[in-house]
Amino acid sequence: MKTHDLNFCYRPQFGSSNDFLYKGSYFITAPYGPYWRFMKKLCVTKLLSSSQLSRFMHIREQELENLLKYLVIFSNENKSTDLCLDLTTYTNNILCLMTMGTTIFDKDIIRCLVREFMHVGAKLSMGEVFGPLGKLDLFGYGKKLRKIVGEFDKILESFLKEHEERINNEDREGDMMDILLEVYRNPNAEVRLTRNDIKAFFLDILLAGTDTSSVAMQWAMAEIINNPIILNKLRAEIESVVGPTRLIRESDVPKMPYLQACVKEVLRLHPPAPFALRQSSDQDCKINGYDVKAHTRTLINVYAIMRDPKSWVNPEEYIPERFLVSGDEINGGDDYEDVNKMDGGDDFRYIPFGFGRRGCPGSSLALRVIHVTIGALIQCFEWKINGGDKVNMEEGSSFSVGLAKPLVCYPVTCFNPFENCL
Ligand code: HEM
Repeated sequence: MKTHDLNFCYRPQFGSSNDFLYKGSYFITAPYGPYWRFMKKLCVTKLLSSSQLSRFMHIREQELENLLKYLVIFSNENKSTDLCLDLTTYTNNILCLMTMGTTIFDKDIIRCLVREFMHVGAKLSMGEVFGPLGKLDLFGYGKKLRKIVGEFDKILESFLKEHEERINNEDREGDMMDILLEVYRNPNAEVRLTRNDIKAFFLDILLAGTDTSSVAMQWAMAEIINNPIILNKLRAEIESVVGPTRLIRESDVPKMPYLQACVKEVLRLHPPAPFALRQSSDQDCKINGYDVKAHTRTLINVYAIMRDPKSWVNPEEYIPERFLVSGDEINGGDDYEDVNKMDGGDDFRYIPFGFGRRGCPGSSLALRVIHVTIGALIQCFEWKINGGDKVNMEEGSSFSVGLAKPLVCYPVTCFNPFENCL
């Protein structure tokens, strides 16, 4: 992966790409060239940079507060909730507010469109097996996809107009759309962005960021609920670092190795993006003695790599301790990994966010959200499963592989940080 990263820096174009309104503008499928490099630089230095993420911490805090208050109501009324749906709505809200900072539309419309897009897009990609016949759109999925993207377009266009009208209002904080509009208006920008480029970028971010983060949290909750020993260890860590009087914050996370290990382990065992889709460049190459033709579509099986018994002890089991240096409570130590040594880099056994140049630019945002949310859900509630003791761990099938069955459970409040504010 390291040696051939440059050779596999491209993404395949599926037949379905022809049905996308912003054909040629997408970042995720953009060929490795000046446009992709420009957008990537913008992501790293501005849109998803550490300072931009810190500036929007209040949005994440507010949305976490909303989620917890909503769950406290369910707890008070002794009602069950579908945590999968709650977490998807929550991540969608965070992304909408961070990217477009607007509330003029019901954010739930966007969540529904994202869901439909993923569903229809996956079916349309199946048309690839029909080769050139796929273009005939025999099942009408292409038409459906065009309709969904058309709906998105109307919403995004109105967000753009709203931002353009408020451009000189100095009181408001710049969101991602403001940053991109600035580049759009700059005649000297390294790459001239079109309106379609901006809209396609937002579609990419919503599609790549919503389900993935939500699915990771669903699996984390399912594994932790099913493992009371892990749950108690995690709760003890939260209590010792955060104390009994306030809610966990993002700034607590660096002091919580066990919480980090729980999240690392869930991304290993249940990677929300189980395949990295790549395509080779226009040059033939040789890998491990095999000839690989130019433009070869490649599926990198992230899921299998992170469950390979040659690299992992008991690979099918959820063992956060494997990421702790002092993980010798189980199996006697030497087989475990140092949580701090596995943040990407050269260790290609652990690649939940992909690798190299085309690796995920949203990983920092995703990790900020996932850690604090899991911490808060464990700190504030006990979880009772609807219809049994254990969560059903069957895997579903979609672009992001989540639980097959909804995670319906009863939250029982054990710490209410808003007691005096409700
Ligand atoms: C747990 C959450 C997430 C996981 C597991 C995940 C995983 C991945 C993976 C495996 C890839 C392909 C990398 C490769 O080919 O090597 C990817 C690409 C991408 N992800 Fe994520 N992702 C997550 C969250 C996010 C978020 C929150 C955003 C945006 C805010 C995002 C934006 C993107 C984009 C734009 C790409 C395409 C990058 C490119 O082609 O250059 N992801 N992600």
